[in-house]
Amino acid sequence: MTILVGIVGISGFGGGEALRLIANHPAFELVYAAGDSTAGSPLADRFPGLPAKLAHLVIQKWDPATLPNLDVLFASLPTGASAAALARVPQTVKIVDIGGDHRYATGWAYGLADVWPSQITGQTRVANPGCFPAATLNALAPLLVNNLIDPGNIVIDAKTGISGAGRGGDSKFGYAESNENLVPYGMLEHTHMPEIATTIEHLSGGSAAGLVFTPHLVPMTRGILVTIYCRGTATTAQCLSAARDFYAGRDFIRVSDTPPQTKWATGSNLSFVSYAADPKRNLVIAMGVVDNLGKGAAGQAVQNANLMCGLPETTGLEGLPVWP
Ligand SMILES: NC(=O)C1=CN([C@@H]2O[C@H](COP(=O)(O)OP(=O)(O)OC[C@H]3O[C@@H](n4cnc5c(N)ncnc54)[C@H](OP(=O)(O)O)[C@@H]3O)[C@@H](O)[C@H]2O)C=CC1
Ligand SMILES: CC(=O)N[C@@H](CCC(=O)OP(=O)(O)O)C(=O)O
Repeated sequence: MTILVGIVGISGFGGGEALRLIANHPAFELVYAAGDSTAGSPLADRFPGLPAKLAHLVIQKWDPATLPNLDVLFASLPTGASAAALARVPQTVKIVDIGGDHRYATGWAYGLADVWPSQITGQTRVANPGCFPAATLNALAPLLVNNLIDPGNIVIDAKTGISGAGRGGDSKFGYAESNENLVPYGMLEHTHMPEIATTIEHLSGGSAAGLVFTPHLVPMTRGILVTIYCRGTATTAQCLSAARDFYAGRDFIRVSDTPPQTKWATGSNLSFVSYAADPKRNLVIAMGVVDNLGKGAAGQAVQNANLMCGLPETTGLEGLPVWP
């Protein structure tokens, strides 16, 4: 079976990672590439390492009125720039939106693929979670569904690689200002807080009113580590056991006895979770690691597309992480 796919935003970090995964996907054939300022360039100009069968595909000016015959469209556009155009894509074309415009929007499934795959199977419109929510929610889900932590009192300390900001952006994402520097940002009102809070509430049935989320920019290219401070009296062993039961048979989640490291996930769709708890202090620490471009973006997007198309969710995603 050949599934015809397109990527809009292909020249960006998220779109480029989707290209890398789709180029090696046994069922997906890339037939459409689109963008804005790069329109008119052959893909090889942007990605010199491409195989010959993809090198000459020319990036089109993004216009949903000129789509070729497609089964799946991956949209990796700046948040705020996708909703109006994607509304004009025919319903026969399945869409995975990697950007933030459709998370918990009406008519769109929230694509938390490792936690609720059955809610994604057969869907035609899926909103990929943000990169921080991907790392955070995979770590929290087993604790929340088993009532091991208080959903109203969760503090997330997150670290991200620079590629999380995309190819554009201002000088604070350039080498001179990011190298040997550590920068908190998005204090109190980061755009990912609503989807994190909504999902905590779905999973726990309680209020996430006390949620705190602070991301930090770290001088590395890829990777996210979240350290999440929660209130609860479970032991470390109980948390690990709950996660192993919750994710039994799930291919992309690794439950680790030791704190995970960002390099464990680099270049993969893996998500690492771990826990450290002290009942005497009413303290549960959950940890999560993903590659922001893997599980945090294109990896989970391909996993969602596999589920939408009725393929095994691991198709094209079996590659090991890059080490070192
Ligand atoms: N980077 C990451 O780790 C993650 C990113 N995301 C989200 O994914 C989306 C893309 O992010 P990212 O790849 O990092 O961003 P980039 O800045 O790297 O890429 C943006 C892409 O969008 C295209 N684009 C911008 N405006 C338009 C337009 N009006 N019409 C058509 N194409 C347009 C650009 O095309 P051109 O170059 O041709 O102008 C480029 O390909 C964002 O919503 C981001 O928040 C989500 C999870 C993780
Ligand atoms: C380092 C950096 O700036 N990271 C981005 C995360 C990218 C992302 O996932 O944002 P969307 O919700 O738009 O998809 C940020 O914190 O906004």
